[in-house]
Amino acid sequence: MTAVTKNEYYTKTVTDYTHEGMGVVKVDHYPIFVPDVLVGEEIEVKVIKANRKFGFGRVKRFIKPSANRIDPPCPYYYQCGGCQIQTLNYAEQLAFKKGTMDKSINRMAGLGKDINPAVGMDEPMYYRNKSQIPVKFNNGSVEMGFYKPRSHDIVDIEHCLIQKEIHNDLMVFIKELLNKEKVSVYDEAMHQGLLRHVIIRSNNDDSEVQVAFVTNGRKNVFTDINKAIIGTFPMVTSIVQNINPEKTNVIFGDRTDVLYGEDYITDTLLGKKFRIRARSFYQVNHEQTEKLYRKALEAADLKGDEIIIDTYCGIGTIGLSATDHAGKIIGIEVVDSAVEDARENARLNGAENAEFHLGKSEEVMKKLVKEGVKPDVVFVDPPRKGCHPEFLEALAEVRPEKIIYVSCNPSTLQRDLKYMNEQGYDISPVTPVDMFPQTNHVEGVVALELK
Ligand SMILES: C[S@@+](CC[C@H](N)C(=O)[O-])C[C@H]1O[C@@H](n2cnc3c(N)ncnc32)[C@H](O)[C@@H]1O
Repeated sequence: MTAVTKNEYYTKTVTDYTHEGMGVVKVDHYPIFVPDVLVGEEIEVKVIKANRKFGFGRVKRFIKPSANRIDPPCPYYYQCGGCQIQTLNYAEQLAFKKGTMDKSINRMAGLGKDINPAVGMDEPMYYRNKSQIPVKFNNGSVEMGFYKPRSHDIVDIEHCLIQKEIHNDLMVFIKELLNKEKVSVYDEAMHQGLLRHVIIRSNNDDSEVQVAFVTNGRKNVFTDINKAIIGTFPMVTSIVQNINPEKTNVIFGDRTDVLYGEDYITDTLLGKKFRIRARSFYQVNHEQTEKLYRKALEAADLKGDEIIIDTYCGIGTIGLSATDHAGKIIGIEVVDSAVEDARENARLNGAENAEFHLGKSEEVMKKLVKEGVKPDVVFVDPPRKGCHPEFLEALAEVRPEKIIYVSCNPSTLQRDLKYMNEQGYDISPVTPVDMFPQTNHVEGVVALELK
């Protein structure tokens, strides 16, 4: 292999994307990863780091730019770590997401399956219904924004193109108030100071908005701030203070106090109502969640009497969307507040055929199998690390006719699909659904059927 070294220049054509959305150029077989370049572009690249098996480069000159290249619409794009692929037009972003899924399913797992085109948004901006905004004190004032790539330094932001407009308005308003009230801000290095994060979450039509202050301690300094928020934003129906005194990257602590209104907001998905509390997971893109769930329900093709297990169920959204077409729904979720929400959501939607179990999927599933529960269909929607091996073993033992797997990480998806394929399941073509436009995150849904 050619010895590539730091500070060398090469002229090359970009042949592929990495999972992170960087372009790949090759010097002989040695890959160099370059951010913000598109497949097909001829570039001059400077090597900035050369490891033994791969390197990193920076583009110095575009010799032949791609027709799919656009100027990033966000002025913070090159500083902020929130978005990674804004230089790709939307058609190219969707092609990148389909390609990433294809590489996982076919190149890594060797499953030899078609990948459907990625389902995109009509307008791929202003979609995030949840903003987790870190707060820092810098140069004499409070900064709020998002982290720089691979760092806990903040880019102070006035307007984010992927969070909903109401979140931008509230973010700027709250920052002004924090400065005016001289609120003590958390210093990560010293593990001192009060306010760590501001979390804003809204329902689809912005008729209910929740503001959560995450603090390093129980002191409530928000009375005047809350009055100002409610006076200007009547759609804020819930303000809570979550206490997280731990030295950790995990945002929420265990305790949440209500400062104003309810401790939840409600939203509607596919005609069902859902109550959501601060610590409960809820999909961040409403339009795409409805498309994703429709695909999942279509793939399940329910007849009306099936026993369904909805694992990693959050507040019960997938299972409860299926209740009108199923005999029984059994949900499993590890976060206590989400299970409480799920039970309340079953009641809100008159779903008497739904029950929810608090616990780890891998443990509850084994217990249910032991008790003789025999599901016809299992919905699986794990976090990025994918399914626990013991959960998959229990699934293979109970052998449901169908498994519908919703995934936010193609690399763990391919691992789990490969295992279930070996256990006797046929894998259908995967459909990527673009839940996170402008970012390198890839979500998908796939059906597994007993051979
Ligand atoms: C990607 S979310 C999906 C939630 C839900 N299906 C939805 O569409 O909103 C994954 C969920 O799995 C839960 N979770 C994480 N690890 C778990 C485990 N070992 N057992 C059960 N639930 C788990 C998380 O709390 C989260 O609610």
